[in-house]
Amino acid sequence: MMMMKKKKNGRTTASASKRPTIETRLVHLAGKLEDPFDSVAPPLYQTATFNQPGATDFGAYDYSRSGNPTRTLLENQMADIENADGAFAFASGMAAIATVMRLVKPGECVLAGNDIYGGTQRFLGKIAPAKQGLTVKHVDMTQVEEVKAALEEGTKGNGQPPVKLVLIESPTNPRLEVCDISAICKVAKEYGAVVCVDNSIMAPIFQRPIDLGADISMTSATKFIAGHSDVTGGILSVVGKELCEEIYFHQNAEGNMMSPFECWLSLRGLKTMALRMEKQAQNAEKIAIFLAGHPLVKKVNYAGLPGHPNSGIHASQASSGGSIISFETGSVEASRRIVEDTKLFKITVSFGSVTSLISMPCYMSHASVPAEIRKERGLVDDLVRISAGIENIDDLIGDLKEAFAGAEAAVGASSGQAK
Ligand SMILES: Cc1ncc(COP(=O)(O)O)c(C=O)c1O
Ligand SMILES: N[C@@H](CCSC[C@H](N)C(=O)O)C(=O)O
Repeated sequence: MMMMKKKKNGRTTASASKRPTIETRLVHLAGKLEDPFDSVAPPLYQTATFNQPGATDFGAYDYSRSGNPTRTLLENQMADIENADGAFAFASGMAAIATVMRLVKPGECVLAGNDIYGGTQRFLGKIAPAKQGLTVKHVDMTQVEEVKAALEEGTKGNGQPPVKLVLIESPTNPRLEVCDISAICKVAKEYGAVVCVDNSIMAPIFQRPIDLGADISMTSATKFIAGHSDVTGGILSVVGKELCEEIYFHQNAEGNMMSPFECWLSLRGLKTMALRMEKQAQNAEKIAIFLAGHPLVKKVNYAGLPGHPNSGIHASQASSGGSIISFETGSVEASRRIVEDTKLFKITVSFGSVTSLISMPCYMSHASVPAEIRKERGLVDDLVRISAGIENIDDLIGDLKEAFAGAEAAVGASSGQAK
């Protein structure tokens, strides 16, 4: 059933009474600002301060750290697509994660996985314990029983601190491990722990953690939201008034919010996010199939491959395998040759850009994870990570074929083989 919406200029437009899909909602901004000119592109309020109605009256906005209309638009848009009660935009994904860590008090415990982004590991290893007095425990998050056991341990009164926060990545960076988000949320709730899902690899287009029971969904806006490698930012979409208030308090008190221009670029990025991600995922699937059939490749990690150990769980909680793949060759030299010989895949950290990217996590995004921890967790130096862009797939596969041929000629096909 269509309803007619009256516009200021007297013309009428059709609006569906049923809530439109995310793709449509991303193109039509969720919340409009009062705008005398009704601009189609959102206005950029590049200002630090706002004139106040009076000395004792703040007005809607007083200072951009506390709030900015362009940021409000982005935050409302993110809350809308994630079905959250509120969303908060930060200067980076790490600033968003650091804010989540503020929810935990000294003496309490944070539970995280074994395969996680290097920057998160750095925070959990070097800041949370030494500077915030938190206990950090790592478990294999793909095993719900391990999560449950760690939560139980904190209730026994045997000196083990209670788990206040469960930090999930799924799929993980860089090995694309998949955790059962609903099952972990369910068990965490039984123990009164808050669950934050770092959803940077799926973004709310392919996976919506709040719908799966999470309290907080975190996305690095640096990746798919902006999508063009030109923004650093992070979003927390949050459930519950109390939690929203606590997150907002820290955003304002600590001043780690996203700047107006980055918010504006993110809003622009959001409009094409679904389109970009679909194309990137289509490309990634074909790249994963190519890699899985190549003799130089020992192991492929891609959440969309039927051979992925948790492909069933992934399919039940996400609508696509996404566009991030990683693989092992068994030889650092072979991997280095492949990474350096590709021409269309840029050697860079980060992912989610329209441009295809390639990296060696142990030397790049995960270089800050101590070598002994990487070894203990089986994170091998020859791991290569690919972020598929929107280029023509034949060009991408052609480029990879050439790079693989070069690597094969240089080191021999012996490094991989054993599938
Ligand atoms: C999974 C994951 N979470 C969080 C972050 C942090 O995001 P940012 O670089 O925007 O701080 C990154 C990358 O940096 C990431 O890959
Ligand atoms: N030098 C940076 C590395 C950033 S890695 C960014 C991204 N999350 C990725 O996984 O590629 C640092 O030290 O944080």
